[in-house]
Amino acid sequence: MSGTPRPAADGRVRTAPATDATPAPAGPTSVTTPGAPTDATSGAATAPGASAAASGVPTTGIPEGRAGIDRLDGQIIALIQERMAVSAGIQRSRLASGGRRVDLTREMEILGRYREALGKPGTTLAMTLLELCRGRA
Ligand SMILES: C=C(O[C@@H]1C=C(C(=O)O)C=C[C@H]1O)C(=O)O
Repeated sequence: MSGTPRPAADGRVRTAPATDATPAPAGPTSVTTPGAPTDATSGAATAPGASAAASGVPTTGIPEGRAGIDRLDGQIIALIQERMAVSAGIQRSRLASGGRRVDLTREMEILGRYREALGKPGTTLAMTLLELCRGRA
């Protein structure tokens, strides 16, 4: 991973530039978001309702949970749009130098990453992302 964590324009903190192709480590990752509740002892960001799994007692109501989901969905959509723009730039460069729009070896690498992290639905999700980013093969 390169670079120092830095706040993005929207207040999110990234540990690497969006163009960094380094795969994220497998397993659960924590994303710090504005307004997210933090663990009282460590100060680490926790997902809404995360303590429910540990204690069996829900700590987040449905409206609060849904507000969290809506916020996350907004971030996911913004990230997908950012991914589309970065992907389009790569494709334009390749086409301008006489290459093809699609690189299947690279796409297999991406499908493998999503499958490893999320299982079979991860493959479906990655295929949808690739379709959004370069159209149908
Ligand atoms: C962006 C690229 O071009 C295309 C789009 C890809 C993507 O959106 O991830 C991956 C491979 C290519 O088919 C690339 O080669 O990296």
